[in-house]
Amino acid sequence: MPEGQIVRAVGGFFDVRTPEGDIRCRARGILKKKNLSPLVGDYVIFERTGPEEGVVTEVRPRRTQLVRPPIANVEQAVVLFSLREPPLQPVLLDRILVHCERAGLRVCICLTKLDLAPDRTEVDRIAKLYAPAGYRVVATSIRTGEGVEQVKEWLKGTLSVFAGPSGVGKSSLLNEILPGLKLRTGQVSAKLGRGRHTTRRVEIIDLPDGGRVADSPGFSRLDFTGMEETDLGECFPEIREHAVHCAFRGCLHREEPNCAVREAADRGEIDPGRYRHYLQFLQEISEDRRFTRW
Ligand SMILES: Nc1nc2c(ncn2[C@@H]2O[C@H](COP(=O)(O)OP(=O)(O)OP(=O)(O)O)[C@@H](O)[C@H]2O)c(=O)[nH]1
Ligand SMILES: [Zn+2]
Repeated sequence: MPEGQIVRAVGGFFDVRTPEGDIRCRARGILKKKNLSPLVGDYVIFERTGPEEGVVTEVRPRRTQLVRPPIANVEQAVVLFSLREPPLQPVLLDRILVHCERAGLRVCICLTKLDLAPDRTEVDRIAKLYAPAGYRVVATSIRTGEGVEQVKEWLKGTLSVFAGPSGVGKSSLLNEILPGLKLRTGQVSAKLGRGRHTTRRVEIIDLPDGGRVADSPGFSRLDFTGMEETDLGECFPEIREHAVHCAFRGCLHREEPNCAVREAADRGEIDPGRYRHYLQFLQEISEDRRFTRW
C-alpha cells in the first residue's frame, strides 16, 4: 500500500505528499478510536479511493511530537534571536533550548539582524558559549543577505521548525529562504507564522534544495509543566556530559558534594551563565512541584 507524509491538515482531511503528488485523505475511524489521530508530519500508509483521494489506514511510529505547532517527526529546531531590536534575551534563549532538547530536536541557533549590530563581538561570544553544548551558531541579516546560505544548508535533508520570540525575524528569514512561499501555499496574508490571534494551521513546505520546514513557529508555551527536576540536566548537553561523573545518581548539581557539574562550572568548562540559568529553571520546577503537592 502507498505511503507518504502528511504535509497539511484541512477541515478533517490530510494531504499526504507522495512522489506522484498530494493525495487528500480521510483518516480511518479505527485510528481515532485507538487515539491515533494523524498529525501533520506523520508518515502514513493509505489506501487509494480515487485518483487524488484516499484513506489513511496506519500511522507510522513518531520520532518526535510537538504540541505547538501540532506536528510530528520534526528533527531540527532553528532557534532565532535578534542581536538588536529586540536585544538578545539570554534566559529566554536557554529556556527555548531546553524545550528543544526535551522534544528531542537537533538545535541550531540563528542570531538575526546582524546589520543592526556594531560588529561580530556578540556573535563570537554566543558561538563560544554554545560550542560545549554542540549548538552551531550563525548570524544572519536579511538586509545584507549574510548567513542566509548557511541556514539553507542546515535545512537540507531534514524537517525543521523555526522557533523564537516575536519580532526577531522568523517570517522575514523564511520568506528570504522561500521567496515563492506565499504563492505556493496560496496564502493572501503577507506574513507567515502569524498564528497568535488566528486559527493556527500548520503546513510543511518543501524547500527547493531539499529539506522541509514547518510554516508555523514552534514553542509558544515555555513553562516546565510535567518536567521532573532530574530531567532538566538532560536538557543541557554540556551538563549531561559532565553529570556522569557526579558522585550521586540523581544529583541535581546544586549543593551536592563531589558534583562534577558544579566543579566544571567553577573551572569555566560549563559557562557560568548557562549554569545559572539551569539553577533558575530547577528552582522553577521545584516550586511548581511544591505548589501541586499542597
Ligand atoms: N534590520 C533588520 N531588520 C530585520 C531583519 N529581519 C527582520 N527584520 C525586521 O524585524 C521585524 C520583525 O520581523 P518578522 O519577520 O515579522 O519577525 P517574526 O519573528 O516573524 O515575528 P512574529 O511574527 O511576531 O513572531 C520586521 O520589521 C522586519 O523587517 C534583519 O535581518 N535586519
Ligand atoms: Zn552533579
